[in-house]
Amino acid sequence: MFSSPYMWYKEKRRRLHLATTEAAVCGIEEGRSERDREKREERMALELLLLISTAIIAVIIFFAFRSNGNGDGKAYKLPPGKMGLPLIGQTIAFMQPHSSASLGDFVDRSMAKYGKIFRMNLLGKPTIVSTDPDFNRFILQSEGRLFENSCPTSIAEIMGRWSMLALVGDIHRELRSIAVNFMSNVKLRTYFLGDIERQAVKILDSWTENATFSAQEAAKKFAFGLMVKHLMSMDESMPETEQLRREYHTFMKGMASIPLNLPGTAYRKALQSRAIILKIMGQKLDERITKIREKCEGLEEDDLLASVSTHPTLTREQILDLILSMLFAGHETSSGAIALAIYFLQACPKAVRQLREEHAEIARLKKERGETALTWDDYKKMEFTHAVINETLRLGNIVHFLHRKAIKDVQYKGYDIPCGWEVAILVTVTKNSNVMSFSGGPRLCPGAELAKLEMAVFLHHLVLKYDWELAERDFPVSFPFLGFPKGLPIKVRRFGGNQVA
Ligand code: HEM
Repeated sequence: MFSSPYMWYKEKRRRLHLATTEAAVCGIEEGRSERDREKREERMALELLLLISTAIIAVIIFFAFRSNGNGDGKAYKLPPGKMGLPLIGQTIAFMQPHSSASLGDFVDRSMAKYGKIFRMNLLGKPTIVSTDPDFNRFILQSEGRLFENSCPTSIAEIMGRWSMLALVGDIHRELRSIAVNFMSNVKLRTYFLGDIERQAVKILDSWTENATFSAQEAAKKFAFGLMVKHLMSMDESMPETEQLRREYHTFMKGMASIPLNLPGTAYRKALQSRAIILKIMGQKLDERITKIREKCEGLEEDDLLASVSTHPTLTREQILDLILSMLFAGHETSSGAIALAIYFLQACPKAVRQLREEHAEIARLKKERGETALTWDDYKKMEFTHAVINETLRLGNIVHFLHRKAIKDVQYKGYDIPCGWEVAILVTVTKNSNVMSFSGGPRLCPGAELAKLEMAVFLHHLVLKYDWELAERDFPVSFPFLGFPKGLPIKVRRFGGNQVA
């Protein structure tokens, strides 16, 4: 058949080539139709997805429209504004961090467009934003009658469902009376004052001259130390105090994050930290209960945990949530206020001089009387200091806004606030900010006097011991909590080598 082995080899290669080519062509054809099918399926899936998403969006818009207050047949005259995207609305724009001395771009723009009262969608809920001081006061005074406290679900989840900051009604009143009693004027004089001074001196004496350090951290350490001491008799010598501080730090990061309970998120970590914090507090509570049962001597009767551990109606869960909310409320705010005072004063040498004169005079008179520790009378004499504190609170805007909810249809200045709508009160805007920095009405901050006492005593020792300056430019920022992006780095110089303890 073949004239030579070479011809046989050539023919075999030709056939092989043909076969491969045919197979390849068929393969391509098959592959092509396979891909076409896949593409068709992809297209169908995409169309289906589009259809479902459109349906979902339509449902959301429908419900959002209904919840605008028009769905129940009533014709409300709502304040002007836009509801924005479904679910998130304008939350991101509203929550943008901004200088604490301002209201933020979003609110400024909305006010310019709509006036002092406008509507928006905040955290997925129809919300009236009030930047009207009279309306703000009216809302706060009407707590329980027309409006009531409304805590975002994510904050309530992290702070605990029994947190005072989230509660309303009888249980809130009961817990609040415990807080008010814990920080009564008598307790401030007899119990807090001495300790505040000891802790302030300790922190200030630890400052190293010419070194750069975070004034915000120092203020936090001071306020945290004070709170854990008075809430649970914990101090720095105890290993669990450091653990509590670490966990609290993670807890706070989660409070300020997007509330996504997914692995690795700051929110999930905060919930885990909350569990550890409650465990530590729970152990402290058990210690109190055992001591009370065994009628031990030396029971720290004045710490809050001991005084509530025998409460006839409070559950364990309620006690622990109370202690956690007190730690949060009493530590973040007053440390922010002290950091703000340090910040504002460094820019105003005249005020520092006047402060120093006031405190040097108090210290001189004490020396003459042979006294060392500050007394309540000394505190009352700090007139200029009180003006500095009030101005710091007015300018600093520690708490930017408060959440409330209308529990009845309310009319105000020709507008309707439908029952069930949220209200965001911007406490930052007010005619007399000193009152509004601590809120107003039945939920007025029960720690206001304690915070002022902490600030006054800290300032007394600060101005007598140090001059200070910013080591780097920094400024106070709002949202979600007040803070200095760089931690307020300062450098200190011992004032005239003079130490007044
Ligand atoms: C400069 C420091 C402080 C500022 C600016 C401040 C401000 C506020 C504000 C605006 C509220 C919200 C009230 C409302 O919802 O209407 C509040 C509540 C509260 N604050 Fe303060 N606070 C400060 C210090 C403290 C301190 C030192 C404590 C001590 C533990 C404390 C304990 C509380 C508690 C327990 C509540 C909840 C009151 C309630 O729900 O009835 N605060 N504070």
